[in-house]
Amino acid sequence: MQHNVSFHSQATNQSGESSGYSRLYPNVDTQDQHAMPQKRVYHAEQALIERFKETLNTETLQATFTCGGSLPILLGPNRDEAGSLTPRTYERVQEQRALTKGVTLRWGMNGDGRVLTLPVTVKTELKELVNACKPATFGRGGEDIYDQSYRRAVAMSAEDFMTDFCPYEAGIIDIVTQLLLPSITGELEPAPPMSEVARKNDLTRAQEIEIHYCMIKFTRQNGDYIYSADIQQCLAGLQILPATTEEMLSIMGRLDMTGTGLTIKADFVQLAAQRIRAKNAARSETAEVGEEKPSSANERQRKMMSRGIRAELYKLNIYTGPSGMFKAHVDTPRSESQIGSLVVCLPANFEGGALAVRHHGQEIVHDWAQRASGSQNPAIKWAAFYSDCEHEVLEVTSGHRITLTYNLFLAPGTSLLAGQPTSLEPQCLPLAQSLRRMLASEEFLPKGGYIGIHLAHSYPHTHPKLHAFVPSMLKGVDMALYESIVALGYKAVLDQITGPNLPSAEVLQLLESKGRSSVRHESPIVSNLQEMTFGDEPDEDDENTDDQVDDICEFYSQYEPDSDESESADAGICNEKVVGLRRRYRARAKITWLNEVKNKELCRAYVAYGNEATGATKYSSAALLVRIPNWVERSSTAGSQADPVVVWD
Ligand SMILES: O=C(O)CCC(=O)C(=O)O
Ligand SMILES: [Fe+2]
Repeated sequence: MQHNVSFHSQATNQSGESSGYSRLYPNVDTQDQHAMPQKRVYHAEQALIERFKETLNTETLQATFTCGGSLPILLGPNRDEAGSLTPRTYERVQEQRALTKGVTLRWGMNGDGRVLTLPVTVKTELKELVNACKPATFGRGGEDIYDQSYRRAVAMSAEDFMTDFCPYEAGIIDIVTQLLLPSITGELEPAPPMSEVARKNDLTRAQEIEIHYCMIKFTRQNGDYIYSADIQQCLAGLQILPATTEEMLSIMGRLDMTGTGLTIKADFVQLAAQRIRAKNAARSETAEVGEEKPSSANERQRKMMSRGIRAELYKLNIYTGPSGMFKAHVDTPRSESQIGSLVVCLPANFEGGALAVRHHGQEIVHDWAQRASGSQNPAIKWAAFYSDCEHEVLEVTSGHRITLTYNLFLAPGTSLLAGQPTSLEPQCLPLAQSLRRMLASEEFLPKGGYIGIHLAHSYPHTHPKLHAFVPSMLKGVDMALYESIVALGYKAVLDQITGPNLPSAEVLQLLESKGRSSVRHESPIVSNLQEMTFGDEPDEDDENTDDQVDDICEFYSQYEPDSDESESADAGICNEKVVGLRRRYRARAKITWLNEVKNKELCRAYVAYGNEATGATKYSSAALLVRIPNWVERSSTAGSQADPVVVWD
């Protein structure tokens, strides 16, 4: 592919780091002279957190948030008598995608159709197209409004015109899919070598991990042995439980011949491998397509692995110089699965009108000006970006800047359609490994607690309907984080963070409500995202600094009713709202935050301006809050061992 493509991630010199000791530990008195041994623990813990933050930050900063490219147009193609491209030219255009043909637009009512091919030879030809467009509106405060001081452009809706330009045919969608939906496989760390037992038993690495995972989760361990009494539960976890009690007894008898109550782990792996093989063979012989659904975790992983993009033509826009522009805004998501926008700039002469795309304080400018003098090399230019990126069309100083905009939606990718099994092994994600290292240390949260990680991107997580889809909309580093936590199996809640960095009031209860998921394939992450009425929220403009928030938390902690009884006594004197707010401040103080909110300013930009008005959709930030068991629990309970995967025979 000879496309001229560029892609842009966060610059690596952006700091985003170093929230400082007291911010991470609002409750730790660093002046306390009597707490020396404790202090050492905290310092070691801090070092662990810094290491994890570094991994998280690297992944965030490396994440591509916009990409763009250019397709030169073949001028003066050879045409046959009927005006069609000659076979040779057609081949050249189709096979070498670096070259493309001009773009034809058709519009107008029946009997009054118009046709225009860009680039035009006579400037006045564009006039008709401009006149057929309507003044371009945009959304503000829930209404579609026309305000030339914010957007000066004309537009035509997709249903009012047709074009022969196709971003799939031009190869753009392939590029965008690869750059904005990176496949996790490519980011995996090298897999640890497969064990002897697995090799002998012809197990895939994923199957071997599954067996080890279940052994850790469902059986008590004793060196090279597991307790025979736990075998039945482990086979159930692996979904290879025999149908009859007799068969189960015979298995246990074979594994524990001497009746010690212990079974050698390697023997169990061998048995599990045989049963998995037999089950798969039986399934492939008898199963009708779709007879047995893959487990939900596998299914979800497969979807993650095989995400594709569908582009839907949205509008044609014309920004005319002088003074055509569209000030900073974030596009309104049009459905639960919208992930971004694609802008295609058609070949026409104009100056100015660069498209600036911003994310986390970084700005990438796609400058597509095509001056009249440069019209010997007309080209189609394009840029794609995630929906939460603020963007702006700078002033067009002369000419007509004509763009097609497309909404980009998540769609099943090719491997999903082909039913390929996934090779995703989230246990191997760099983030998961880094998390595991941190959790493996006795120095990290020895008494247990909660960690909070703000997602790098914004999602429509407060929308009445869209919030339910956020987990499947996760982008880039957020998806890696989610997968890492699922892989580790700790209880986590996907929560909305509002106002001065406050989680929901009920988040700690949610985190405590159930222990680890008892079903292997059930995601341990609960979504607490829901429709929200922002009126009741602490004012986002209420610029509480972190220090002020810490003061508030400290203030509340003086009265801190640690038990629910005292809280209900409180409720007698405080109204519900204050109690709720207090619980949120208290939850905030108990959470060790591993990074800072990334996208607060985007919420504001969105509330004020979108490219289309909607009443209820609003970008805000979301975070993953994870319950970390205390060290004793972490090291003793099977499922939360620090390194469940690296227990190779
Ligand atoms: O025309 C462009 O470059 C971008 C237009 C845009 O941002 C929009 O229509 O929302
Ligand atoms: Fe936009």
